[in-house]
Amino acid sequence: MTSSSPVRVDLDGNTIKPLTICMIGAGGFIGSHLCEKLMNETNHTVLAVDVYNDKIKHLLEPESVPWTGRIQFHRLNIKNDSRLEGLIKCSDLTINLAAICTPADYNTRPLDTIYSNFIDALPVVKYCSENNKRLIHFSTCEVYGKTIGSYLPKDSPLRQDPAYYILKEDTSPCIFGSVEKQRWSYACAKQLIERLIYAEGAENGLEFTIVRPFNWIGPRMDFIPGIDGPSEGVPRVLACFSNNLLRREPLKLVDGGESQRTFIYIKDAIEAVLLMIENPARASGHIFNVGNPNNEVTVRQLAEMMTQVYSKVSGEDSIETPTVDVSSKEFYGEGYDDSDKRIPDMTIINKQLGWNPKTSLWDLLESTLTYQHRTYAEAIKQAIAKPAAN
Ligand SMILES: NC(=O)c1ccc[n+]([C@@H]2O[C@H](COP(=O)([O-])OP(=O)(O)OC[C@H]3O[C@@H](n4cnc5c(N)ncnc54)[C@H](O)[C@@H]3O)[C@@H](O)[C@H]2O)c1
Ligand SMILES: O=c1ccn([C@@H]2O[C@H](COP(=O)(O)OP(=O)(O)O[C@H]3OC[C@](O)(CO)[C@H]3O)[C@@H](O)[C@H]2O)c(=O)[nH]1
Repeated sequence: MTSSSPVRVDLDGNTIKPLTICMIGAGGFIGSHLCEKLMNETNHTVLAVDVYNDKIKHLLEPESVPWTGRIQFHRLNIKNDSRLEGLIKCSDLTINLAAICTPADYNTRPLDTIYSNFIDALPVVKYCSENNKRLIHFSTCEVYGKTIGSYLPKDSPLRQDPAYYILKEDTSPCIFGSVEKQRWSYACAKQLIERLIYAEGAENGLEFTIVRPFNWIGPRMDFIPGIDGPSEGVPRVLACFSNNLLRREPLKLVDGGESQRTFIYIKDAIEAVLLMIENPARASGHIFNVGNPNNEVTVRQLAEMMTQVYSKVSGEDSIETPTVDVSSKEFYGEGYDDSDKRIPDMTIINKQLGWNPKTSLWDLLESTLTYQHRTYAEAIKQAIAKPAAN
């Protein structure tokens, strides 16, 4: 579809008017996929705000693309730029994705993490509320923290009862570790901004939607250390394991790789966000889990599956010792802690938006690792060969 695309209708059959969307953090992983979707399939205009634009360059550069004029990049840091209010004022909707959201930062840069996820988001909420603009704010599944079940004895049969581990937006408690466990600086900051947004809705009528993503993964997630990011950087698990596979190194399993996650393909998740954008009457005032409850694995199982899939897409045999155990202190430093298990309850998003994820873990890893191999394998070979040549 292009700018001459057919009229779009919402879930209730009403015509959707083209919107101007101020998307903060548009240059990141989720932002880049959302921009792509909005350009390819809708007539909405995006004011893309970020400090970087590498991941959306393909949408900005060509002069002849059908969406020319519907996406503008504004390079600004929302910490200290007076242009932000003007951009929010001239938009119908603001989507805030900007954040420090990499676990390696939560316990090593807790101040930056808290500022980024709470303080820097405050003006965005304030400008939306004061100017009667709709806000879609990206929170996280980490606000649930640990499951109730994790506090039961290891052999308790109650651990098998979904009531003790399924995460529900309106009933599950938020269970964080002690303050010394600075891992929770991120979750705590995200929880407080959720509460502030909710209170702005209750007291001042702010029209809001809060999204809690459950491990969205796919192409363009984070960076490959030493190739398009710092050599010593620690990205999220998909990029860590991709980097190990590309370099033919063992995948590092933190604390035995026993934690469990549900992974969702970015393209499935973006469908849910588009439904929120285009169905304000159904999405406003709600907090939505967005994840795939059918794609649960332990991190060890994820490592095994990624090893098999990478072997298939690269045509290379896997190495003799595909995984190695590391302690969380060694890998992330003092103050790391972990969420034990994350399965989203889907009742609210099913009821309000009729949305369900589609892609299996194997399929999403196959398309993502095909992308990683095509994008990075040659650069890694050259980077590895260089020191030997010198
Ligand atoms: N990817 C996931 O699975 C996931 C899970 C839970 C929550 N989230 C939330 O979704 C949002 C987006 O996540 P992502 O995975 O795309 O992360 P990302 O790091 O790829 O994207 C965040 C973007 O925000 C930008 N940004 C940060 N601070 C900024 C500032 N002060 N001014 C301007 N731009 C700034 C960054 O440059 C980056 O491009 C975050 O709020 C994150 O907490 C994501
Ligand atoms: O090399 C590695 C890297 C990580 N692990 C372990 O994998 C689990 C998942 O890690 P990761 O994807 O990096 O992050 P989390 O799921 O813990 O947290 C994210 O979830 C959502 C979000 O809010 C934003 O993306 C973020 O906080 C974990 O158990 C690591 O210890 C590994 O074993 N080896």
